[in-house]
Amino acid sequence: MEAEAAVDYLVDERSKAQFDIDAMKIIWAGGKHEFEVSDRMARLVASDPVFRKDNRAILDRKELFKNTLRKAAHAWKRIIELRLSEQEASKLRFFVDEPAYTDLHWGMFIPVIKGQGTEEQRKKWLPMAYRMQIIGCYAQTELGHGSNVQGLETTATFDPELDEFVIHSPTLTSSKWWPGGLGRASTHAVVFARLITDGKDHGINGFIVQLRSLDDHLPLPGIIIGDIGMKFGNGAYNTMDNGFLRFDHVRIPRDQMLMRVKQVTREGKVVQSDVPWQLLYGTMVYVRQTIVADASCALSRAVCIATRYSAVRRQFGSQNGHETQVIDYRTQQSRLFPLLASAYAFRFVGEWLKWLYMDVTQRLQARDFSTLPEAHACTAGLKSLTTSVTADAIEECRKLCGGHGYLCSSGLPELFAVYVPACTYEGDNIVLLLQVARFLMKTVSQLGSGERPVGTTTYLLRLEHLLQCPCDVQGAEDWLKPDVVVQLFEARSARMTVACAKSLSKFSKPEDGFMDLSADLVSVATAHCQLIVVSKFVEKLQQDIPGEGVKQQLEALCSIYALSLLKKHLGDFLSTSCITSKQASLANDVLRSLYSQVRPNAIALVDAFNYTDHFLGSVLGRYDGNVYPKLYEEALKDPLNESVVPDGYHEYLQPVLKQRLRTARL
Ligand SMILES: CCCCCCCC/C=C\CCCCCCCCCC(=O)SCCNC(=O)CCNC(=O)[C@H](O)C(C)(C)COP(=O)(O)OP(=O)(O)OC[C@H]1O[C@@H](n2cnc3c(N)ncnc32)[C@H](O)[C@@H]1OP(=O)(O)O
Ligand SMILES: Cc1cc2nc3c(=O)[nH]c(=O)nc-3n(C[C@H](O)[C@H](O)[C@H](O)COP(=O)(O)OP(=O)(O)OC[C@H]3O[C@@H](n4cnc5c(N)ncnc54)[C@H](O)[C@@H]3O)c2cc1C
Repeated sequence: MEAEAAVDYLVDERSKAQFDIDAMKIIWAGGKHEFEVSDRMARLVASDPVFRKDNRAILDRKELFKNTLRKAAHAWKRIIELRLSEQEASKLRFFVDEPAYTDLHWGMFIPVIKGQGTEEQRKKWLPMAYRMQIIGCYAQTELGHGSNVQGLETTATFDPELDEFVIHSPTLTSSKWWPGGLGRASTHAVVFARLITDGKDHGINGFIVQLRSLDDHLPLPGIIIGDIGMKFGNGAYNTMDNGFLRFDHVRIPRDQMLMRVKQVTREGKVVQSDVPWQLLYGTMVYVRQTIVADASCALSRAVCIATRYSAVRRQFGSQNGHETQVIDYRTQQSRLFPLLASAYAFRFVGEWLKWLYMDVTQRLQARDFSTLPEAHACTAGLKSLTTSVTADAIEECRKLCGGHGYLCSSGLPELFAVYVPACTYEGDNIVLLLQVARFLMKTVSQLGSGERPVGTTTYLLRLEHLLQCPCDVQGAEDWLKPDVVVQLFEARSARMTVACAKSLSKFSKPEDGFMDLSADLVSVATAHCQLIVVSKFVEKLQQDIPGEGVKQQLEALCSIYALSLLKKHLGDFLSTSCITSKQASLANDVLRSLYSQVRPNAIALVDAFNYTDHFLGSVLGRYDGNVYPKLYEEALKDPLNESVVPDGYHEYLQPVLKQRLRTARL
């Protein structure tokens, strides 16, 4: 009985949708072709028993890791058998949904060789890597240094006699520590080390180093290697073999130094090519961009679970003879709908960032380096913003699901445990925001010198206007005007940037100012990044959006995204006199009415993500809403329920119970 009622809730919900959901699915996927590929790969994975993942939380580490190896090998087999394209293969790996050494092989090892290798090096190494005849990882971080890349201690000393580099770990803290895929799977690594020639330190560079034998997988001489141990959560990121690595005078040929940025000649002379040295950090820029695109996936997944469950769950009150669906509580809406809006906002900013990255890559090939600083600032800032929001949002979605959200079968604990290191890897989020702030301070300081801000900082050209323009909101409906909202976010960011630049100018040494004002600088960078997300959402809506009612839904979500940020950061907007308290109160009224507009469409808006039940991995987020019987089913699968009387009863429970009996008689 209850099960049928639960199913009915979602059928009814779906019938209320006021837009063309198929058209929305295509918008979300990024095009018809992308939708078709994604849909096909999701189904392929969901229907293959090798890719089952409901047992991850109960497998011990060794079984878990072996299972990951099995899945990765099976995925590779299917990719070859079905002759999948690069796009299809990467979607397939995405839907397999298990962090694995292959992420680092395809996501960092191959890109670093592509980006920092010479033509010859690419020709030699990439075909082997593409065929997976070698497996590689990205070994940059050390026990003692992660954020401070210039502080790395591993050395690569040139020996001109033998035309080789000697790779060495001189201290405990110089051990490589964290690289994914290093611990057990990789045969090779790109190792970042200090380049030393003729006793002189030339800074950091990448070197291709073989770690394990291609015959028996044993570590090569001079290589000390292993896994760094269990990480946060059961299952979760423990499918990944993050590793440690020490070198004891390991020799590699000179041509295994990646030489696009710097070269070492046969005589040991270091030649700096004309590309900016920052290209050594280029792989991080690439991965940060993919992490932004990925944030909308993790966020939408959590939101999909919380939204469907909020429609199924009833608590208190009365609606046509039933208790109230928790999604109808205003408090639930005000916590959930901004996250739904953020998922769409991050999707569109991720699309744009992909374009920006492609653009900068093409320019670099044509030796135009002018947009590199902006690309660095955008990828760093948006990586930071989107991962921090997503990690917090997954936890908020868990709370939105009440007690059942805490069960592993809700899918949310594992999603959180897997996702939360995204705030740290590929650049700690605070460290990255400080890079954005540095870029903004530099941009503002150069305004007077004729240097024109580009791309996302173009608004700073209108600085004079933005520093004093009043907010154009007279009535509530004005808050729905995109140009009013964008200008407001520009004004907030410009005013905070200028205030910080003024404070900085009071320090005789800029580094002291940066240290002292770093918390304010982080707020400035956040304001700038939020402006980027708002404006890219607005730009998306200026494009042709086909499908009945689709544009209206996206407009509502865009307004919710911007106005909920305004509410959250009201202190910024009021203290910079960007708005009045009356305008803030009108914004709050508008938000409430936007929530009412989204409410009947909420289920369809999460259905548009087109996630299979396999991918969601959540009893609470099931497409059919059949939550309660399935919660029982999952509970009964737990190993604790395998016997009626638990293991340990005779040793530990019975004696206690008996003893209590005797005490009671006394
Ligand atoms: C239940 C299952 C659920 C599944 C859910 C799915 C989840 C999966 C998610 C995602 C999939 C992706 C998989 C990812 C796997 C994990 C991979 C992790 C890998 C790593 O972590 S690799 C290591 C990364 N390490 C870092 O990021 C280190 C961070 N530090 C730095 O980047 C730098 O050291 C620094 C930038 C902080 C400072 O460097 P420094 O040399 O000291 O430079 P500065 O003096 O600050 O700046 C000098 C100058 O250079 C400019 N600049 C700095 N960086 C760059 C750059 N990258 N590009 C261009 N320019 C750069 C800087 O602005 C300065 O310019 P200026 O002189 O001011 O003009
Ligand atoms: C799951 C996972 C996977 C990883 N995979 C890889 C990999 O494949 N390859 C690889 O090379 N590395 C990898 N890493 C390492 C990762 O890139 C680093 O951990 C990350 O860059 C952060 O550096 P850190 O650990 O040195 O942090 P720290 O810099 O030590 O950070 C500690 C604290 O200090 C603060 N802090 C540091 N510097 C500053 C500053 N200048 N101003 C203000 N505050 C500051 C930070 O905000 C943070 O709160 C991985 C890490 C994790 C967790």
